[in-house]
Amino acid sequence: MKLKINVQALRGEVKIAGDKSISHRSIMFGAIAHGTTTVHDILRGEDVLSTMAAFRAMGVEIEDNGDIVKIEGHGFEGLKEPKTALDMGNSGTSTRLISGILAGLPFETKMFGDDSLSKRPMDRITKPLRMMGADISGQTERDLLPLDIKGTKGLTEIDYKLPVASAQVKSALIFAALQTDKSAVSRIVEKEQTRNHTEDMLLQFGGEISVSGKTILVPGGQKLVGQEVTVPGDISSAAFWLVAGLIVPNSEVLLKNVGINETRTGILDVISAMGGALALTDRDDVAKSATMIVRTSELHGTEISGDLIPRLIDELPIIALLATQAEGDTIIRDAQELKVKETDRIAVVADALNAMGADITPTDDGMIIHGKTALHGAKLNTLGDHRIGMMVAIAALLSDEEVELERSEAINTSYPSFFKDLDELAK
Ligand SMILES: O=C(O)C1=C[C@@H](OP(=O)(O)O)[C@@H](O)[C@H](O)C1
Ligand SMILES: C=C(OP(=O)(O)O)C(=O)O
Repeated sequence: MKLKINVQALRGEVKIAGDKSISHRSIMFGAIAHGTTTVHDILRGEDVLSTMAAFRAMGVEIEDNGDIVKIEGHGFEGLKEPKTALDMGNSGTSTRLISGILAGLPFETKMFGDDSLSKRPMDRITKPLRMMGADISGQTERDLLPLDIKGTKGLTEIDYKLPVASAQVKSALIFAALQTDKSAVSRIVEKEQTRNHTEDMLLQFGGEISVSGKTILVPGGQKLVGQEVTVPGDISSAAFWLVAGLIVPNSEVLLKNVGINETRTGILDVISAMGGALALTDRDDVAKSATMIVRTSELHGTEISGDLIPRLIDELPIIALLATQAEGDTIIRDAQELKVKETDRIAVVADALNAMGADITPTDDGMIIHGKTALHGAKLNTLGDHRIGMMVAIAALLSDEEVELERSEAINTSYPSFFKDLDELAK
């Protein structure tokens, strides 16, 4: 498609759609709990639809009336062997978290995904899940999809230090640990603290978990009870408007219902370090959401590294664009995990923005962005990566030449109403 270019200003407000990570987990917890779970404001992006389809294939009743999603859970023991292989689409979160659930179920399940997901390493979950007793086989030494998981009722507890900072691995192990014996306690130690939605939701569903720094203890034999869940807006989606509002001239954008869980708000720290005009109002510490207002700003470069990285990992593509519009260098380090997302987001971000006139040097664990550069037209491809697509669409707003984006439908993975929201803001 041809993208919107040469935009004079972004003005108005957007109600941010539901958080993808929390939406996935609301379905998963609803399915393994006992009783009815009601979910408000769920994200109906393709990744979350993959999670819903997987549980329906395992016999879970999930009703979506377009407003509320209702899940009838009958505990882990209520899940049935799917008749066909599960299609996980593009979703790493669905694949890895559901593997942790399947590890403790006494049947065999096959999982496959699209081209992008089929290149992403699953050994980070298969290794520890095998240590707990699951019988799993995948392709090549990295255990790529398709995966074949033979679960067992006899999962044993694990004492495991994560070799990567990953909420998906942590969550898979928490789901498996819940299914071990009542007297067992699993100990999971994070490399860096990552998003804690699984821990929060486990407590909300009446479960037990203790977290002290990077150490997590999970007792086995837990019985969860269905709940009412309201999903806050996704800060990873809001990030595109935060950046757009800062870099498009004459802009003022108000974002409602943005999730502010502190394990996710690294982008706010970066905007503040770069000198961006951003204000938070209507902070609701129970719903963990707030309203955000951004205005066009003069920005300067910064350094992004260490324990900040997991708090903004999915925002790094759009932060790279932000940095192209800041004076001086922005250095991103310790972000090698970007290489195993929907694309190699170090190489693909640098290639796409450089093709539009940016000056970015990719490195082994991040990139150096030399600002400030004007952006011009180009012909680009999402390569199936939704966040690359949205980053290019925001970059195009600054170009006065045509920008063409192939495979733009990838954006439906996490943000189906992205172009509608853009049309409403662009002046
Ligand atoms: O747990 C989650 O919901 C997610 C964890 C992160 O992945 P990793 O666990 O691979 O870092 C993130 O990139 C992904 O978009 C969602
Ligand atoms: C990496 C992402 O998602 P997933 O790992 O679930 O595919 C993402 O949404 O940027």
